[in-house]
Amino acid sequence: MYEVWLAKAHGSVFTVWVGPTPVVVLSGFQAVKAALVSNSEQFSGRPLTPLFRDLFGERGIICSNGHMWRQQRRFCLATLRGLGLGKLALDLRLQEEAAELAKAFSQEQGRPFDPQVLIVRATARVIGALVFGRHYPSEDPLFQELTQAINFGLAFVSTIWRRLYDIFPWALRHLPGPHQEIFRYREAVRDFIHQEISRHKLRAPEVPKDFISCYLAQISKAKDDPVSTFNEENLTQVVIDLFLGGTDTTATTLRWALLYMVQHQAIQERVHQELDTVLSATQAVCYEDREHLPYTRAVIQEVQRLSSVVAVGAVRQCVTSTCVCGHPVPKGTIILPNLASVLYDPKCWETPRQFNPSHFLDKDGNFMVNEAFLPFSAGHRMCPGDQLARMELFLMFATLLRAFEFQMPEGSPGLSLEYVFGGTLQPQPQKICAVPRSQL
Ligand code: HEM
Repeated sequence: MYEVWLAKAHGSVFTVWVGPTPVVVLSGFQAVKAALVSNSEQFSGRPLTPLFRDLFGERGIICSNGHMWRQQRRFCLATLRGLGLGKLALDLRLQEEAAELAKAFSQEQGRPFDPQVLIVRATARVIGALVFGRHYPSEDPLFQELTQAINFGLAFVSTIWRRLYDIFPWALRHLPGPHQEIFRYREAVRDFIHQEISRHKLRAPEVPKDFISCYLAQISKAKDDPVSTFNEENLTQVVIDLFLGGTDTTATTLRWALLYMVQHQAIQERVHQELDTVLSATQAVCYEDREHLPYTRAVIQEVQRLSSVVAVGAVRQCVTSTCVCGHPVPKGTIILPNLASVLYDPKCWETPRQFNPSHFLDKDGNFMVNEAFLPFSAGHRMCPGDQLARMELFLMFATLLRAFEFQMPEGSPGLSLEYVFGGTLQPQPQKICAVPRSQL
């Protein structure tokens, strides 16, 4: 809310000083679009704080720049597409994950429970299957350690220790404290990924069918290219980036979706009606079904808009001097394109602070695109996992809503829709009931 007040007082482009560093904040759809869409290349840099530099170097995708970033990102996008984004094979795999999640919910037998752990494990399994090419059971201790490390890392970002590290890196590097835990977790994650890489190398050559095997094939293909950035160090970091970018974001969105359904029973009922009318009773939901489910689709997008799980979004850096909305921005300037300010922009949404699926429906009830729907950001750095996230959210949400009615536990004082900041904007830990619809 503080940034909304600043935007009202100072306009859609203003500077905030973070210690000695100026950060240019862009607020509202027009300013963010002018930078990220109309000047995409100029605003494609990623500034690195001392913590991220020490943790990840300048490898992978999230924390790299220039040639390295371009090459890793392009390869990642092409490989995710090749592995089936939008295609039947991935659709089937995600349907299986959605069915497993629904089965875990049904074991609660309608009793109050907090779905957080089950949902995070499901989204981690999706990334695990794409990257490692195998289905890790949720109880696998190594896989559990991996998800725990990711969660710890994301939660650490919002602690005072992260800030202290970025201000006094030279001291904190040598002092004991909770910040040392994140480096221990990083080593555990790297060991886990190295084991997977070794396992892949031992396998007989075959058509690459997961991210690691595609990447290893690319390392061999590019071995004589002097400017190749394909190596095992980068592979390890890209895998970490996929888990960091793709687990918690999707899981948190799905948790908000269930809470909003509990809160808005009439909307939940309309989703149930649409699913019951359009889908046949025995068939699993597939991604193509979304074309015939405009209301369900609008509800999911509204969940993404209102929950705005990445909050203000990720910082960028200007790679060449440029202008935004008439303001000169010198090369090297740090930019914060405030994504929440776009998702709540009163000029773009009828009821910006209310849950209202009509934001994505025309007067005849058809699904409608809104340009200001930017939860995945925009431009050259836009989230490369957006397509996967859309598939996961649709298949998991529709599968769960088909099977359950989500309700508040009896005697509960009410839902809390206040968020807690743990890397993403997360719901408060709380219990809900998933009552099997067949028993209603
Ligand atoms: C609801 C789910 C998701 C949301 C809301 C989301 C949102 C975002 C946002 C806002 C960014 C920052 C872009 C910028 O710099 O402006 C980002 C980057 C990124 N996301 Fe996602 N994301 C989601 C799911 C995923 C998934 C499933 C994956 C992996 C398959 C993924 C991988 C990444 C990566 C690697 C980056 C860094 C891109 C770069 O720096 O070039 N994300 N995401």
